[in-house]
Amino acid sequence: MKYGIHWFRRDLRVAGNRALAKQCHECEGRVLGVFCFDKKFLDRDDFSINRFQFFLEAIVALKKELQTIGSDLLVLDIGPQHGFKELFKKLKAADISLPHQVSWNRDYEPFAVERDQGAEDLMKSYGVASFHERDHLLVEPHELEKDGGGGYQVFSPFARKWNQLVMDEEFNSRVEYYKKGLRYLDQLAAGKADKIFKLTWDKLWEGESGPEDVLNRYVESNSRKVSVTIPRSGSLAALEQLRSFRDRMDDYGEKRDIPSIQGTSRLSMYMKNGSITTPMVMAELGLEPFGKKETGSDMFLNELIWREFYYHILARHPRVENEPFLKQYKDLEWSNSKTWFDAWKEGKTGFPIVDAGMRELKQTGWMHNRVRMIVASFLTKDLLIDWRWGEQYFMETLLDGDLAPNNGGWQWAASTGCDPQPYFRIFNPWLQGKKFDPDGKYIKRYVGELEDLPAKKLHSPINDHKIYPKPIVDHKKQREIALDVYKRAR
Ligand SMILES: Cc1cc2nc3c(=O)[nH]c(=O)nc-3n(C[C@H](O)[C@H](O)[C@H](O)COP(=O)(O)OP(=O)(O)OC[C@H]3O[C@@H](n4cnc5c(N)ncnc54)[C@H](O)[C@@H]3O)c2cc1C
Repeated sequence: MKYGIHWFRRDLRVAGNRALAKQCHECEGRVLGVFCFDKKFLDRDDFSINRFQFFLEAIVALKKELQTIGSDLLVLDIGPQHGFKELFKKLKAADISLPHQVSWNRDYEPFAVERDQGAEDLMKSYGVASFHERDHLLVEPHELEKDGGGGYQVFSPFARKWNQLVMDEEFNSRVEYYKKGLRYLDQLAAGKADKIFKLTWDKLWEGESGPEDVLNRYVESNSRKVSVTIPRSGSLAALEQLRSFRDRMDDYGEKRDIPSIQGTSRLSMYMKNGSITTPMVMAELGLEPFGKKETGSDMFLNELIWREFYYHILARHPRVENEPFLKQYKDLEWSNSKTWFDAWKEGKTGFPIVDAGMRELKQTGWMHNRVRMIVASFLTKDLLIDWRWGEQYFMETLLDGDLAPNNGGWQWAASTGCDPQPYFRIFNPWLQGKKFDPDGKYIKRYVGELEDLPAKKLHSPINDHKIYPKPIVDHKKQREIALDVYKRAR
């Protein structure tokens, strides 16, 4: 019997899943899903229990969805190399044929690129065909180059070229493709999705025992350690989130920098898991390339292009995972005070807007983009702490923690990255607070001990509070020191 396996990774959805759809067509609906928990990934220093829970719940939703439409997902407690070997061994022992082909969707992180090359070699060694498809990026790194070749290192010309490409029929049809996926999701939500698949793992094993499915075990043990409220996960939740943003999109330009309100889409954590993707978002919202950044939708699309930009940078320059994009900052003289770092993590720096952001992160697993920029600038420029410390802490705590945009955001703030904030532009945390949280609503939501203070007192040093700490540094002095340190490194 000809059947296929789709190996899910960060493409946790059925709607608009190109590799899965291709398999479904070629194997006439006989396609099964596999997910492998890779110990190498789970043992990373920046592993986050909270983000993992959100991820696990997306897998639970996916498994349920696959069962509803006639397939199933097998979740293995072992990396793909050993996982597939084990699976193939058991299939052979049960005298069941190996799959006709195994598919997956492309990933661009250095770890993933190496893993996927290994998987391709493994499939070859078993005589099993394999293929992969484009997934969460609309334009892949190899598709967008400067006229003379090579990738862009500045965002504006990158974005121009990206827009130009997306006007092209071929790229535009990619967005169109996802409309079908969105219609399918509507049917699924209404309980009317067709049984598009025709094979389950139980049916394949025909009474023989296959490998143990560990999903429930993982969910149970991880959920006991979670420290924030986990939002609803999965494609249907992502679509709901997207649609709730549609009505607010016109105001995006005006409201996206105000952390006390929901002015942004809050889609990032769904995009991280592939519950929804950039082209799906564009298809649903009807986003058009080459807007003049005047409307909310133009500005929103611009942010999605930033996301693609950082993926292209990571794919073309994998070294940025561990070192500054701008090599002159390789030996920058960081102070790296552990005491200051702890105060920053705990939200006890004495700078209310910074502390509110860090407490929002700890309490909810999320932080507003404007505040991410403020706390990152504060850590790297005011405290002169290595951006990699901040980057890792964000990965340990963010529900949307994602290597490419996180690394890009940190290196932007630290002025070490590709097209970063110039080193001499140092955010003044007092002015930032005053500008973006003038009435202190956001600050007071997370820094409860400042609740009774009048708003105007929140944007200058508070030296006489019983509980709230005095500022741990003097911004003006630290600014001068930072300028000096950066100048010396240049
Ligand atoms: C220091 C720092 C660390 C960051 N770490 C991450 C991270 O780990 N994961 C992550 O997804 N984003 C990260 N960002 C980018 C940005 O803060 C988040 O994507 C955004 O806050 C998510 O909220 P949203 O979905 O409501 O965004 P919206 O404003 O609604 O934007 C829509 C989408 O565009 C993308 N996007 C928005 N802003 C950026 C940006 N500056 N760079 C790249 N993509 C962007 C995201 O996918 C986002 O979901 C970081 C930014 C900074 C400054």
